[in-house]
Amino acid sequence: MTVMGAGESAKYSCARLNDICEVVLDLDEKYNIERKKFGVVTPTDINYFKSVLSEDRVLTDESEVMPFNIDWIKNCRGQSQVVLKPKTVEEVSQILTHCNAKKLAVCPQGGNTGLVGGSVPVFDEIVLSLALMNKIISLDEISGSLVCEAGCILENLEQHAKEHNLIMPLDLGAKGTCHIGGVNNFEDILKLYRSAKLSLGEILSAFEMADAAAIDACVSSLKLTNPISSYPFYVLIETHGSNETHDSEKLGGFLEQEMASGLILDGTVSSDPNKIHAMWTLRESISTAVLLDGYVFKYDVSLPLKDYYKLVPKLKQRLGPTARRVCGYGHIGDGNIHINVSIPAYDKRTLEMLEPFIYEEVAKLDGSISAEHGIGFRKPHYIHYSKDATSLQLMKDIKQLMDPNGILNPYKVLPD
Ligand SMILES: O=C(O)CC[C@@H](O)C(=O)O
Ligand SMILES: [Zn+2]
Repeated sequence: MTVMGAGESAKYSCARLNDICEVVLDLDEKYNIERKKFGVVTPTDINYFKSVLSEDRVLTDESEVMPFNIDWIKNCRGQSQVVLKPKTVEEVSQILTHCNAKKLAVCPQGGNTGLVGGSVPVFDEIVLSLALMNKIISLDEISGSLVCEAGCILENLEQHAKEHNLIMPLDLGAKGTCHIGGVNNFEDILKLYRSAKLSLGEILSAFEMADAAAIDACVSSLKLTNPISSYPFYVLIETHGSNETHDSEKLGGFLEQEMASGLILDGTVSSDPNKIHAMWTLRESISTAVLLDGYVFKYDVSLPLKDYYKLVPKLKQRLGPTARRVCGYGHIGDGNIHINVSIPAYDKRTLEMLEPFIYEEVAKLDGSISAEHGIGFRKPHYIHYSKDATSLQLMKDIKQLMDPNGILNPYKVLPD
């Protein structure tokens, strides 16, 4: 079964966003940073790349290069003039040897679905697109190990694993039985989570939450259907064990118990793939739906569960009417919350109200400033809120060892 993943929602949102989002700010303009002293690509370099790759895998035409310069949420735009599309490790190696000798900076790019500006160039770094490195090399059915190239997309891996009666452990699409419910306050969600872990144990495969503002974005902007009435908070609970009848009986029993206890006020449950798909689409479309408000500041932080939702009301209060929407949603099971703040159009004053405030608050609560989206371009200067000087030095030493000229994805992850 396929559930809308990041790639699919990206395609969908780009079509919609093209209509509403004319302004993408260049990264140096937005963040006021200076280009480092890397080499500049010359016609000789281009000829060399064409000799390594076939001509059609060296893109220099502005319109062809542009999509590789802009991230899918249209938050960041780099200024690269060359995209290279290797097909083999040997080709990558030849390109990087050349770039290293000439000190040409390189931005490796996968699906370009990143949310922190890590996947697009900042200045004129060469984009090394891994899109054509999409071969599955081997699958050991006994150990369950799959070896694949770096540009494989999850959906294809999922399909391949399925043909061998296996699933991807990162599988976002294998759904068993799914429930979406309305729960009154955040404390109830935590009680429900504890209870779900106790009652459902090993078959609990997802426990997601979204607040009313997040679901409202899907309903009002994307016209998706919310299968239950309006509540301040929603949870999506999914079970995925080896015996479907047993799993749905177990989930059914749990839901009955928690509806009687009042922790769940309303809900719908299904094992029908189409209905499950609709439930996940609602949850996984929030990210895209909020983008249609205008400009979105996206935060991806992890917090101790007792404090998981604390920042959302705090930010609402801090921003007042400046914000069009402040919403929180995410993966309770992982302790990750996505806080999205939307405003009609990009505005530096709002950015200054949000940062570093939000990271200071996360640090006070003993959380991490990056949960699952990474540090990318947007967070290196805040990494010290979550990592101490020793850890940072170790990370810098490893980077120095592997990339002594610092040509790989400069301006990202580690602060200068
Ligand atoms: O856009 C976001 O902030 C979160 C995206 C994604 O990680 C999700 O869980 O929906
Ligand atoms: Zn997420």
